[in-house]
Amino acid sequence: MNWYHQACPAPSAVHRQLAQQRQTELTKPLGSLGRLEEIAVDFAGWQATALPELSRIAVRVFAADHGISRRGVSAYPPEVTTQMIANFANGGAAINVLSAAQQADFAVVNMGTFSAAVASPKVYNLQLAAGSADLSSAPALSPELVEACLAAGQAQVDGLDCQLFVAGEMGIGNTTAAAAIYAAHLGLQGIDVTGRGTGIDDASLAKKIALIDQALALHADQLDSALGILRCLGGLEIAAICGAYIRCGQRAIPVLIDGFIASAAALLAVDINPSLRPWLMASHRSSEAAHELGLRALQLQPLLDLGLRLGEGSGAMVATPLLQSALQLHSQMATFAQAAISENT
Ligand SMILES: Cc1cc2ncn([C@H]3O[C@H](COP(=O)(O)O)[C@@H](O)[C@H]3O)c2cc1C
Ligand SMILES: O=C(O)c1cccnc1
Repeated sequence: MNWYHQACPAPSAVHRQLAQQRQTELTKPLGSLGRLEEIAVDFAGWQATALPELSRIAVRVFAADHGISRRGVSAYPPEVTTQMIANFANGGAAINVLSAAQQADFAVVNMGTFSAAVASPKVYNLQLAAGSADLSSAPALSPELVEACLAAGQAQVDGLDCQLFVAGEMGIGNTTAAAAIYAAHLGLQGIDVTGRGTGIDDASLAKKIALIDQALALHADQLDSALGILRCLGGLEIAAICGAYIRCGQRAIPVLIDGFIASAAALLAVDINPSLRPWLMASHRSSEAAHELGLRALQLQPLLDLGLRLGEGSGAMVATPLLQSALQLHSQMATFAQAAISENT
């Protein structure tokens, strides 16, 4: 048995029950805090305590280049992947701002880019390959590379001390890989899953759809397993996120899934290891239309719908203050007994 098949523990049913009971005792009409009540109960189960708290958040942005990015499927050139790694190292990206605001443990994991590595204490330069292969003409990754990427995600999570994990991604062309994964996993075609990513025009969109259909046809006999899909259609950062998510479940660390690409990794991670599912939450609904199909397959209800289409873990980090509000309400509100207020009759 591979490490990633080992079962994740179940969240504590006893502590979920205790938190549910406390929610009925707080000075508010029953159910009036809606999803915030459910979040508190979920964290109670995850942390195995009736009064959970959230202060230690870890963010890992997994970056990689994609062979398919040379085919004109993005509004930006592939060099932007490495340029953005430098921006992450210098603190200038959206995810830097949001991570700093939450005092999150932030780092970038360079899984493999076309250009030379950016040296920085904030960047782990793994460079397992010079990007992935063009998935429309060859398998994106070798079987050995898939294993190495899954293990790299695992190793990142093994080094963490946190109460919540956020994976971000950076890789020009990775909405093409992610869309192909949705199609293969859900049994759909290019037209059903393809969006404009960084903002491509109609001609590039048509080309992106055609290349995805070409990839689905080329690899058809390899797409009946999550590992086959990851190898043929994935990317180095997508495979690493997949491994990181599975390790989070195994270590009882809840995961806040970011947008469209991170959800592609989550779809495959749950397929590989179904016991991961209770450890997952989704931050937001991306403006990539097919994201909704992935969220539905994962049976996840996103917290926010703000028209976000950035990635990097940014949507997840916008949602974390909401989680903290839910937990503060849960632990700090007075009960009916404490406040001497009459209960529901
Ligand atoms: C400056 C810049 C910063 C980004 N940060 C995240 N992405 C996002 O856009 C890319 C995917 O879109 P596509 O498939 O169309 O290339 C990924 O890198 C994703 O993280 C960015 C893209 C750009 C250009
Ligand atoms: O939803 C996302 O995660 C997304 C969408 C477009 C480009 N990059 C990321």
